[in-house]
Formats: sequence, structure tokens, C-alpha cells
Amino acid sequence: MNTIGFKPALPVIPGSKKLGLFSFNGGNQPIDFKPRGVCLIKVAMEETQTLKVDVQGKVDKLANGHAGKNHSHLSTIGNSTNIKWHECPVEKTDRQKLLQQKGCVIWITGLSGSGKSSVACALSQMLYQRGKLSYILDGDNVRHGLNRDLSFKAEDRVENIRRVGEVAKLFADAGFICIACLISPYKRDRAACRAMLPSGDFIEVFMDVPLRVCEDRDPKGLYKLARAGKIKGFTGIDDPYESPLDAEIVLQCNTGDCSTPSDMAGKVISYLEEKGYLQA
Ligand SMILES: Nc1ncnc2c1ncn2[C@@H]1O[C@H](COP(=O)(O)OS(=O)(=O)O)[C@@H](OP(=O)(O)O)[C@H]1O
Ligand SMILES: Nc1ncnc2c1ncn2[C@@H]1O[C@H](COP(=O)(O)OP(=O)(O)O)[C@@H](O)[C@H]1O
Repeated sequence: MNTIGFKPALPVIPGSKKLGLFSFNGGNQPIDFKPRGVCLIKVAMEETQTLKVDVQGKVDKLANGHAGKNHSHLSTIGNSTNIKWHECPVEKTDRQKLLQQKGCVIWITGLSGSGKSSVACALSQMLYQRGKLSYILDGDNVRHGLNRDLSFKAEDRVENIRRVGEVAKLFADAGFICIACLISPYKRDRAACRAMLPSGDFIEVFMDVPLRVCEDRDPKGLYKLARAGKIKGFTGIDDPYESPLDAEIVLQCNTGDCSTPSDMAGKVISYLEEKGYLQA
């Protein structure tokens, strides 16, 4: 693929979108394809854009080039053969402008009882109060529906995380601030979810709460059951939890005396503000 620059032949009114006929006239890099005179291209805000051009002269926006999207050709993705990505005129950037925020995924990981759901709820509430749209994908809740066929065996946890990662990606593309809170015990699976999103849009939050604190809380009595051998493969007891080393945000609580979920959520809000996610 070559990259070329192009300038629309008609003026672009700032803040507006158009469909129109444009000729390639602004490329200053060598290209080896033959433009067919005019092409129907959707115009974005900028006067000059970098486009990908394949050998057949088909055009593909670089910005949307993440996993699985092949705009020009039939693809095989997993067991799905002969599939093609369909673009629509309303894109993520348009939805973000509408919502005045940037779509992203806040991925909260930690042991059962570490406070993931509490922080997720507090965060969602604080965002709501600021007029920002979020949606929570809570492991427990998603297992009531979409993932009801999955157990807590290692391979089912992997599939659980993969599915939630994919759903979270869709929410982020819709412009939502998607808050996923799952134990997600394996580093590799969290990394795979991170890789589904454009750089920066996956924000990992580690609930750094030791097992003894979680076990003391034991709101559902599950640790007690696991210690008694009545639940097998319970995370932290007889199933592994791999702590993140590269989380964007670490929320620590070493003793029973922790800061409140709202204070913790406040740190996430500060991060989102600093990184510009709370504006379009
Ligand atoms: N074996 C075992 N191990 C860990 N957790 C268990 C298990 N069995 C049931 N539960 C309950 O399921 C909730 C975790 O679901 P997740 O989907 O977040 O788990 S995972 O990410 O697939 O590991 C978890 O909820 P949270 O306490 O909210 O984390 C538990 O209540
Ligand atoms: N920051 C906190 N300080 C004290 N208790 C907390 C805190 N966050 C959560 N809890 C309590 O700990 C228990 C587990 O919280 P929860 O949010 O359900 O964790 P998780 O979703 O990780 O299982 C609940 O009883 C909750 O009220």
C-alpha cells in the first residue's frame, strides 16, 4: 500500500460533512496507481487527509485500521469466511461530537471483593453528573445473559474476557465510556482486550487489594465456601490471579481502612480529564 495526500476540490465548511466528487490533486509523494479521474469520497473535517491506496486504487482510511477491519476485500476472520467490513457515513468521531466525550474502555480488574463493582458504580454516577454517557459491563451481570454458557474453568474465563472485550470495543466505538469490571485474572487476556482498541483508549484500573482484605469483606460468603472446599477453582484461593504491572491506574487498599469508592472513582475521573476523554 502507498499513502498519498489529497485535497478536496470543493471547500469544506468547518464543522460540516459532505459527500461529493473530488479529484486527487494534492499528492506530493510518489504513487504508483492510476487514479480514475474522479472518485466518490466521503469528506472529513480536515482539508488534507492521508489515505491508504491499494493496488486496485481503492481507498482506505488509516484511522480506522485496527484489528479485523478490511474495507476493500473479502476476509476470513476465525470461522467466518468471505466477510467484508461495511462503512457507514456516521462514524465514531461524529458520535463523539454529539456526546462531547471520547469513547474508551475503563477495564477494572481485581480479586472478588476488591471493590470493582463499587468503583464502577461510583464512576458511572460521577460521569452521569457531569453529563457524560457511560455503561457498565460487570462480570457478574454479563454472566446472567451473554456469558451464561461459561463456567469458571480457565478456558471459559478466557472466552468470558474475550467476549466482554469485544462488546466493550463496540461500546467505545459507539462513543460510550465503557466501564468493564471483571476479575479478568490472566494478563494475556487483558492484553488481548487492550490490543482490540486504538492506543490509549484501553485504561486498565487495578484494584490492588490484598486477598486478606477481600476475604475479610466476603460479602457473598464465597471465600468461606472456597476455603471449605465447596467451591473449586476460586480466584485467589485455588485459582491464579496475575496482577497487572502496567495498569494506567492503581487503586490501593492495604488495610481494612480504605478510601471510599467515590474517592477512588475520582482518581479515574482526573485521569480521563487529563487525557481529554471528557471532551470531543
Ligand atoms: N470460581 C470462582 N472464581 C471467582 N469468582 C467466582 C467464582 N465462582 C463464582 N464467582 C463469582 O463470579 C464473579 C466473577 O465473575 P467474572 O466474570 O468477573 O470472573 S472472570 O473474569 O471470568 O474470572 C465474582 O464476582 P465479583 O466478586 O464481583 O468479582 C464471584 O462472585
Ligand atoms: N473502598 C471500599 N472500602 C470499604 N469497603 C468497600 C470498598 N469498596 C467496596 N467495598 C465493599 O467490599 C465488598 C465488595 O465490593 P464489590 O464492589 O462488590 O467488589 P467486587 O466487585 O470486586 O467483588 C462490598 O461489600 C463493598 O461494600
